[in-house]
Amino acid sequence: MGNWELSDQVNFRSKQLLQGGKNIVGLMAGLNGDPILGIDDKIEDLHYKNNNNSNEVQGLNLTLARPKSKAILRKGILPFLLPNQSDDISHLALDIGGSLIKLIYFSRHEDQSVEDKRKKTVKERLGISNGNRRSYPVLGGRLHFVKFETSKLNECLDFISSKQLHCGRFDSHHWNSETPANENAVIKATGGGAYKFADLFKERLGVSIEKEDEMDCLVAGANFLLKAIRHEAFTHMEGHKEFVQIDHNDLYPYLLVNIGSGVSIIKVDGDGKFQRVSGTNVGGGTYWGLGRLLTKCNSFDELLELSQRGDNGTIDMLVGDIYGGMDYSKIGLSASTIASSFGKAISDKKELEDYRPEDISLSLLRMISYNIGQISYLNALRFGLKRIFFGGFFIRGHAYTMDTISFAVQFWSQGEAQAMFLRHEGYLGALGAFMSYQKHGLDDLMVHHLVERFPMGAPYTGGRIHGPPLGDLNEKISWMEKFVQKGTEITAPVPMAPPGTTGLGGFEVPSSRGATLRSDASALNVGVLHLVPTLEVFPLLTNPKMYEPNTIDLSDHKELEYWFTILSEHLPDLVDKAVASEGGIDDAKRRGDAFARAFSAHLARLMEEPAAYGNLGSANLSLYKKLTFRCLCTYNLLNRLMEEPAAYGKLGLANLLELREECLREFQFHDAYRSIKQRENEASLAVLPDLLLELDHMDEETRLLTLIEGVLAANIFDWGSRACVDLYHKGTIIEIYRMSRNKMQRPWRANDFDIFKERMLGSEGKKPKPHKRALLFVDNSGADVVLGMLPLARELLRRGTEVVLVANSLPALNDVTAMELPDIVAEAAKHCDILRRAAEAGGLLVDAMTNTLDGLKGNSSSVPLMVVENGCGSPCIDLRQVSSELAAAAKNADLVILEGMG
Ligand SMILES: Nc1ncnc2c1ncn2[C@@H]1O[C@H](COP(=O)(O)OP(=O)(O)O)[C@@H](O)[C@H]1O
Ligand SMILES: CC(C)(COP(=O)(O)O)[C@@H](O)C(=O)NCCC(=O)O
Ligand SMILES: [Mn+2]
Repeated sequence: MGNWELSDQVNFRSKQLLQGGKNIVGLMAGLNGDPILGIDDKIEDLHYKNNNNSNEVQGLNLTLARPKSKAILRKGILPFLLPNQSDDISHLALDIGGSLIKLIYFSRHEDQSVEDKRKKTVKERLGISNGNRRSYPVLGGRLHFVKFETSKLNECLDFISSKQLHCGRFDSHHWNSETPANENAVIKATGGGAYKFADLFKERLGVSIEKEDEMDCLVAGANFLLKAIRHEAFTHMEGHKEFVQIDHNDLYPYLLVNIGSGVSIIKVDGDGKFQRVSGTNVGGGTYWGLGRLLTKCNSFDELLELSQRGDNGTIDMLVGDIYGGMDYSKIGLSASTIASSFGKAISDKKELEDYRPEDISLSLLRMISYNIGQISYLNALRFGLKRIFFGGFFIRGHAYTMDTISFAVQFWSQGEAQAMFLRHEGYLGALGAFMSYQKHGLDDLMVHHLVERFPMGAPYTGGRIHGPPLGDLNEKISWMEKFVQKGTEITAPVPMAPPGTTGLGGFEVPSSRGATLRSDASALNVGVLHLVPTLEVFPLLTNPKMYEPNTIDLSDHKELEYWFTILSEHLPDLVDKAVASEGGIDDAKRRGDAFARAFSAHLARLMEEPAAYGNLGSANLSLYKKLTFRCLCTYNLLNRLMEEPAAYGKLGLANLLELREECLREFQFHDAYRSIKQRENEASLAVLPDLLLELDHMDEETRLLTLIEGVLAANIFDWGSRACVDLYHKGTIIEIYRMSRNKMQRPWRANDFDIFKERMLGSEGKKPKPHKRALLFVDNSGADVVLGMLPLARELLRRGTEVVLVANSLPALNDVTAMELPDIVAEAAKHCDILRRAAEAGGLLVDAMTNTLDGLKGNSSSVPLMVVENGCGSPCIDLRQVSSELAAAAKNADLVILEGMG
């Protein structure tokens, strides 16, 4: 037990920091960024030292439940981690516009990767220079996107304050949450409000606003998004959304049209190279302001919702109204084209009350969207630009708005120019402000460093803030419980009906199949962005640009139906397993319930509008076998989906499966299949010696074929697979395995065994050189890895090939993880000299085998067997985003064996 007293020189930046009181769970860092106390440190006692004549606290006494020698206390200003923060939140930037405040903040995960001795040895063997995080300019963590109405600035300030977002900081060189904030803390902000509200920020939060130019920020944000986020941009024509893959080398020049309160039109020629070429005062503020006056609506969303039931023909003067129902075809105008917005109101003897608010809203929306589209086109024409990207929250992911703008651009340019929209539409300025903290940090990030995730609340709120921020797990669960009713609301379909065009120059009114607008459609297009600077593109991909991890397109309704049914049906079973994995206690049941609600909400939301989740690619065939689950029906939802046109873009199963794993993790189910995996590993390890004996009695050629058949056979041991579960009732693992192996007779669908055999064994008496290094991607636990892949690894090792076993970083279904694998190998090595020597040479046995290894140390002539993590936490691997360890290991590999993992 140690007892320290901090120096009197310790300062506290904000009185709010003290509110943590005894509940403070950790002090993160000292002056030099050295950790002082971790969140795991138990505070036995704490009290503040006050200056007699002021309330200002000057120091504190701490008693910690750990030895003094472990900690160094330094003088410094200590950023606190309050109990309601689950993360160490490090930074924040704002865009305070005429209508909305956009806030982006970064939270850093505690680094959970355990650098044990084993992992270090493997890294050394692979020649990875201590994969040091500090060599990356940006720390891993998450970017969150939040918005508030500017008129409710106080809510925003409360949010910042409750999450203590203004405490972490960048220093001049590093993005470093461990650097203490100083008394002159600054927040980067852009937009007019950065000027208007600077004093208020100083007063309320004690921070200064560092102003960043709005246009600079818009451009920086747009460039970043277009380069770093996969499928950021999409087209939207006649109700059909399609993601566009932007070629980074062919991005400039383009026209950026930001539709906020007003509209800025910017020609972008490169990073930081741009010119604001035009603008218009008829923008989002105009629609919302004028719309409110004319319809008495209380919110923007209400106004937009009204438009969906509107018929603008009652107010707008159409060409047909002027031409007696006829087209004016000579100049290309159909009778239904709007000749004059609101034009009918001049001749009618009607007052405002005589018009339906629905019609007024639609008329206004069309007038403004069309006008902006037209001005944008004219500017594109002026500078010969073909691509126009639209941003700003006026768009709000609203199908009809986008269709109208697209139509205008298409119509006036006669198809020459194209309107594109951005998923993070409203956050361009805020992102730019965020990036301005450090010019060589965020903007160096590339697509493969970013992983997009949709947190549990997304289907309900679309990422909007309702009430105080959710802090701990318990709050999350309560929130799920509270919102369970809301869950039914989200199944209401979003009106996405394509407006039919009527020949030249006009639309019909949007058909109104749904009456309500989802709480916030646009925000759901924005997940939380995980920054993972250690991820890399797998270096052996021949053509990363062409690589597509998903193999089946779910826009095929049959596929879609199949997968949604499977996932919904499996949910109760998964919850049972998850709860059991945590000992079945009440707390686990409650979490299980909340997980089920959250994931069902995601499923329901996805079925409504798959494209809401951005690009979800397509599904994966190998998962058919993986997910043959029990029945429970969600046909009502499916039926609705079947009714909707395939206008929602693509939907991918791999991403959906990952979302499910993430959702489990969110409710702290870190490994639902833990005990199942253990049981199967043990059962398989028990029969491994028999199998190895059998193999060793075969001649080389038979053995090689048997090994490959064995890999195929063992891959059926796949949890969740109905067939697999049934099999378990029919015999022991080794019996099932042998039986399955016998069924794996050639010819196979892909049947290149002879080529492989020749490469391995040679022909006409010539012995080929063994492979230098083989990467073996392993799948599942139990028989799959132990009876399938390990014997194959052993065969390669026997031939003098280095073997790297590649496994998942995080648990997903019953997939073995890189953390679990060394123990399995160690156990297997007890029965096999080849594996033992190789595992020892590879540094895998450092602590697992110390007893059995006595006397066997130091056989340096063995080729090593190693384990690396793949960087993935999903049942399907995406080779565009793998761990840096795997990327390093791949560089010397001349054989890659992929088994399972999609
Ligand atoms: N919830 C909302 N409240 C107010 N306006 C909204 C909302 N959602 C979308 N909008 C539209 O977005 C516009 C603001 O867009 P934004 O890009 O944030 O501009 P600004 O920077 O001027 O605030 C509003 O004028 C309105 O047309
Ligand atoms: C003044 C502004 C840059 C402010 O940005 P906003 O808050 O609208 O996002 C913008 O409203 C604008 O470009 N207005 C159009 C002014 C014009 O060029 O006519
Ligand atoms: Mn703005």
